[in-house]
Amino acid sequence: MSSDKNKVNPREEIQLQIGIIGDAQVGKTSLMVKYVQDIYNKEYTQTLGVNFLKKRIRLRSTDITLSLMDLGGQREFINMLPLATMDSYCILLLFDLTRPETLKSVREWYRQAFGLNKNAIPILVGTKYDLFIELDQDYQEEISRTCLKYAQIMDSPVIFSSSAYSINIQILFKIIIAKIFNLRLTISEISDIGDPLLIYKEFGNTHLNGS
Ligand SMILES: Nc1nc2c(ncn2[C@@H]2O[C@H](COP(=O)(O)OP(=O)(O)OP(=O)(O)O)[C@@H](O)[C@H]2O)c(=O)[nH]1
Repeated sequence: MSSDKNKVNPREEIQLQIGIIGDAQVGKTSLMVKYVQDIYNKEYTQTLGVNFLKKRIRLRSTDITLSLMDLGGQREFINMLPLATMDSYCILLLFDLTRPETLKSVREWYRQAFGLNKNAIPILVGTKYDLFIELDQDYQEEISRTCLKYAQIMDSPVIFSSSAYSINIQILFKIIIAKIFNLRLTISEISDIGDPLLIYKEFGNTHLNGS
């Protein structure tokens, strides 16, 4: 007879789905592949429908499997939006920092996605920060201010990232986990215009999954 000492404690296992949406070529697949496989590819391959990748992480005594669902940004795939969002705990709304029209589109992506799933935590992610910092200061200021406005309206953290240069990729997923499990993070925020914005403390705290 085995003693209690020898008993193996079953680890708790959790599956969490995260949806990644936004216009075509904003860098959704690149972000997902960079995070999961630490690979960045300069070549563009259009996502047809939905791509998905899994990543296992450990949080204290819990094994978490993140299922990342990346929806092709062409409008023809909009019928697959429920697959990418309905069971998601967090929905990443991506736009390309160098194409303001992709930020404008976030409003419509938000409306449609959160019409399907009100409980998810939204996170606004500006991509291609490496190209954005080459653009003029006035443009950077305008985009940053517009993002903060959207963040307030959507109650969403804002993060500027670059998959090409690994900027704010790991941190983004730390913030996602912290928001889902309502954990405190000590990572400093970045709010100066021209820097890769990282504003998460005051936003994304009131959604049901995060409570
Ligand atoms: N400079 C730069 N280019 C990037 C970055 N992230 C993605 N790209 C490029 O942008 C293009 C589009 O990237 P994807 O990740 O395929 O974009 P997507 O949003 O998945 O596109 P769809 O499949 O059309 O929805 C590719 O050529 C990428 O290499 C980045 O951080 N910096």
